[in-house]
Amino acid sequence: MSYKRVFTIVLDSVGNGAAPDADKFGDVGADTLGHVGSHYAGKLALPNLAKLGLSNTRTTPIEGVAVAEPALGNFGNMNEISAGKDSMDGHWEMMGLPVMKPLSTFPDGFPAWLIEKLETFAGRKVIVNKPYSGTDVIHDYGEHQMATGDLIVYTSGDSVLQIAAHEDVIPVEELYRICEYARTLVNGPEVTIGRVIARPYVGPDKDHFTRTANRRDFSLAPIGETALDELKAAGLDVIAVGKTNDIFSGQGFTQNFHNESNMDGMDHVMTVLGQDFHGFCFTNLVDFDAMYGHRRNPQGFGQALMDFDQRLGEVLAAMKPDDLLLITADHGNDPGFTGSDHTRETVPLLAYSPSMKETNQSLGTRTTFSDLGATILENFGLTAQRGSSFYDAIKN
Ligand SMILES: O=P(O)(O)O[C@H]1O[C@H](CO)[C@@H](O)[C@H]1O
Ligand SMILES: [Mn+2]
Ligand SMILES: [Mn+2]
Repeated sequence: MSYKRVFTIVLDSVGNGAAPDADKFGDVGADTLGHVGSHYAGKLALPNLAKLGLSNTRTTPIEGVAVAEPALGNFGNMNEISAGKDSMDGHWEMMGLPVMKPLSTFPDGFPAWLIEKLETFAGRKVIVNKPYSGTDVIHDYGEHQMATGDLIVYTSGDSVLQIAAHEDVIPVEELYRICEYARTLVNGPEVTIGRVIARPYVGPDKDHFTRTANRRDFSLAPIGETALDELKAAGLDVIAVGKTNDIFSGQGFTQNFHNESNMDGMDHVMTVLGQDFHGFCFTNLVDFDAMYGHRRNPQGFGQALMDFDQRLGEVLAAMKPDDLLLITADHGNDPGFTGSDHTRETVPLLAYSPSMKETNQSLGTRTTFSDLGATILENFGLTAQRGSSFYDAIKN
């Protein structure tokens, strides 16, 4: 019998060691989970992830996370074939749509024509216009923005155009309108940017600015059909929790929950678990990435994993026999690595259901994230355009 409800939780940026092609990205030696384990001061306790086999996925276990003997579910890894190592590439590839052509990046800032158009539309001057850390940029330019109303535009190693705006100076709705306009300028063919991201923040001065949960991602619309579209067309429920909805421009979803934080996201997962539905719930928990990975903060990263693990215990207890849970990540963001960008990593894959026939099996290292979507489609009797399903190994 197939699973009635499939839950995928993407732990944003929780990589499991340098990918085979990490050299092409300057990421040899990156290992998000390994370095969180070795840099965390104190004891990293992840009992639920451990039970599912998190350390079983590795040749060297994560410090503090015992190898489960036996694991409650099935475990493995996945490699990415997309050209980039951003959230969009990762999630799209999971849903059968890898991004094979690199999207535009701007190590020297955005071109003058784009900036001019933005300034004209917004009636505001653009400042910064270069790669920057999002927390540093508001620290360094936020007070200037408060005094002038200028737009803080910045980027990173990813294909992103980010606009930071103090909520009292540029109201969130205005910021969203500017981002929507920016989106129309970067849909290709000349310039194709993965995401325009609104980055609102609040606070009285540079030492007290904090970014708010009003962040919004305006993604490129999927350039083809995804597994989500197929599921929806088949009449199934397709539920987004967190930024998955933004990442697919809402395409393929039938219901959507916006997350304020990882814990809020887990509240939503529990709400969805309490709903009677038939289909797929696709959750992203972004705090690991935004608050700790890019900030190179292994302590915070470890704490966030522990907080997640605790809530995972509630999920496991609430799951029904015909529920399937798949836990994975979309890329790495090693807090023990140089720089402040994502890292090209293999990602962990944990599959669990209370009714799984075979447990403690290795699912191996999948050659594309699309194997995840292929598995979900096969579960619902649908055919994948891409990826090889591991449904046979995990069916109930
Ligand atoms: O430094 P902040 O603003 O968190 O931005 C980071 O967040 C973006 C999306 O994950 C990345 O491309 C990186 O630029
Ligand atoms: Mn991500
Ligand atoms: Mn990120």
